[in-house]
Amino acid sequence: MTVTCSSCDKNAILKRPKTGDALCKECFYFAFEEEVHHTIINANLFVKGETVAIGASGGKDSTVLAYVLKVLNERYKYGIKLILLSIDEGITGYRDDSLETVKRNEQQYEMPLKIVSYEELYGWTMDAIVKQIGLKNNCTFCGVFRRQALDRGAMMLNVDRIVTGHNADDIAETVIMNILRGDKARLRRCTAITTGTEGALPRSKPFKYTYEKEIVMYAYFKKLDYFSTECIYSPNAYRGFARTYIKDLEKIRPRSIIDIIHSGESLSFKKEVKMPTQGTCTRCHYISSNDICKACVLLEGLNRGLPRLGIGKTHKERRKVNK
Ligand SMILES: Nc1ncnc2c1ncn2[C@@H]1O[C@H](COP(=O)(O)OP(=O)(O)OP(=O)(O)O)[C@@H](O)[C@H]1O
Repeated sequence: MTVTCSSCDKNAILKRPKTGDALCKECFYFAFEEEVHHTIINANLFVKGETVAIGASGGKDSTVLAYVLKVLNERYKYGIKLILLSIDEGITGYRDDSLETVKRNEQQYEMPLKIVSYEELYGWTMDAIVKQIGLKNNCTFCGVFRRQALDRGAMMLNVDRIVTGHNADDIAETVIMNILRGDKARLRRCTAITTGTEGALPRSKPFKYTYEKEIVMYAYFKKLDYFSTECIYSPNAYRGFARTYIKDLEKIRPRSIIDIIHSGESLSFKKEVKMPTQGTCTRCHYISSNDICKACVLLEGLNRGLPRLGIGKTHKERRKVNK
């Protein structure tokens, strides 16, 4: 049985995961792009004349982000300059391959590309870190270093803002994880579309309300060139549980993803709840809510042959670094 597109009179070829609407390809592209455009406009994400670095991993999210931002920048004349910024974590058989995809995207989308490596910034590749610490806590090192590496790369490029491909599923997972951990500081900021407005470089998520399933569909129908292998070092069990939970909820009720984000946005905190204040690290001078930032603590642990230094309780680990 053929189903007619709910926006025009062509045959529908897909059912939108977010809304359940039956759509033809063209109407799906348009709906997808318009929603991202509305997110950008409602949050005033870009200022004319800005240079924006896209955190480009070669994966589906950031590849679709680069493509869609190019389309919207031309269609709606945002007047921004887009640059691809990739962090090479030094993971043989994974990041080296995905960076080849980003190099092709550089040509396909006519955007300049800058690659910054952990090796040049920290003197360590993830391959070397995993050799020293094993698989268990390696995501902590990778996440902390990547966050800072994106800032450092963006500052080298002198850009005004970073955007990443974090999508609605990622944000809903983070809300759930922060609730389960009782992490009030992160819970308060994890639904913000832009962070880093106090001193650091602003970092925005234009796909905040975009479902992962729709990003995959968009990439698939548009035949975009992206890298789809999972990281070889990434057990990240805790996020994995949150992810499975969200996917199960989505099967029963697709709105759950957006509802979790809206719930996170609506939370308010009592005045007595203490929040960390942003400052700068006394060692590397990048943003930190402590005297010494987490990246410096982790790095010192690696360099002193005490890789667990940065893994335990925050106050204990910092005391050891200060010795
Ligand atoms: N090595 C990297 N270099 C530059 N940006 C990165 C890198 N890794 C992640 N990012 C940015 O952070 C976002 C979220 O990263 P995450 O590791 O959750 O990957 P993901 O959800 O699989 O996204 P993607 O499909 O883009 O790889 C990415 O969309 C990208 O914008």
